[in-house]
Amino acid sequence: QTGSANTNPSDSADDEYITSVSIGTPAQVLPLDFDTGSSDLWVFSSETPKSSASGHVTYSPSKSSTAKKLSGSTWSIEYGDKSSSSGDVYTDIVTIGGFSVKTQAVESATKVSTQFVQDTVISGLVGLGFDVGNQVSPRPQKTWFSNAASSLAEPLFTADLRHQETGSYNFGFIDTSLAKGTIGYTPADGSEGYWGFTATGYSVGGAKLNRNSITGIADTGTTLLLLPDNIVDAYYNNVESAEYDDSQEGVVFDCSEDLPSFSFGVGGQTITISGDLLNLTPIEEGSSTCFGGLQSSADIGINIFGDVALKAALVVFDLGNERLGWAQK
Ligand SMILES: Cc1c(C=O)c(-c2nnc3c4c(C[n+]5cc6c(C)n(C)c(C)c6c(Cl)n5)n(C)c(C)c4cnn23)c(C)n1C
Repeated sequence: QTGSANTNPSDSADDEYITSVSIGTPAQVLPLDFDTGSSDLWVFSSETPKSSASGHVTYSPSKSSTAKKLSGSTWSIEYGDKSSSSGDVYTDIVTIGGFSVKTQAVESATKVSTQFVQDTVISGLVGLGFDVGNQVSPRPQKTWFSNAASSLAEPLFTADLRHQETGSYNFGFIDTSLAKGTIGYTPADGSEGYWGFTATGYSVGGAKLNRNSITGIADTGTTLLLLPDNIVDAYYNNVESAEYDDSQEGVVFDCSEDLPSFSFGVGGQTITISGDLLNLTPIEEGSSTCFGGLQSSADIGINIFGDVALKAALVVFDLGNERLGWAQK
């Protein structure tokens, strides 16, 4: 058995990616953000304060004949951008790309932070990290993929995120036609709940890869590529107008700049992110100053290969073999 779901960038900056998910009987379809950097499936619901839920599609467990309250269970989560949400828990049928998990923990939000209230294009997140990262108490719950894995043809899924066009999440199979290059594999460390791995080096503008280990995570829920200062500086030294902008909290440059590409080594392959993928967006509508897709991870304490990096590749999240596969797209 397999599943295949289309995913679309939410806005002109590819800030996040939206995938439709069916919950309950009859199906209630919600637009959700698939996040390999977390492990909770949570949704705006009939229990979310009306003022917070306005503009969002919501899940109503009372309208689903297959919903069951997971009594006594609660959840609370905070994300890297300090956004947060919390609530209680139901189980229900959750179908993604035609594949159904019969008894999936669906975390219903009774509280959501401002960032989520304002982000009306999504109604919640589907965590695709490791179960150890789940935030339900007293008994942590499994992710949708973990519940699905034993019934899928292969215990893996792939992410094919694209710049300003439709991509896909495939479950249980690898569509190698989505990739240009060979898929190179490297061990994945799931101990922290993330898909952790080590890249073997980097280069700017097609130069020879210099060898230095970069340990980080493959995170579909993070917009940017967040790496150590020495690498960020080495990159922007090639961009004439680049400067750190305090108000933007990141490196900005003239939108007219012809940005160099950025490459990293992983699993014996070299993944090259083209310059135009590294120019994320004007800092505001109509501005001629643009915000970089590569930024510093110094304040975070972890390197994050977010959507800017994932867009250059077909990425295989292989739970069965605890490994990550990367192929140039
Ligand atoms: C340690 C870390 C992160 C780790 O993940 C991180 C980050 N980076 N993108 C996102 C997130 C997103 C993706 N996301 C990013 C957006 C940006 C940059 N902008 C301007 C908008 C309007 C966005 C939206 Cl709607 N959505 N979402 C939906 C959530 C819940 C995120 C949480 N953190 N996050 C940041 C900013 N930092 C410091």
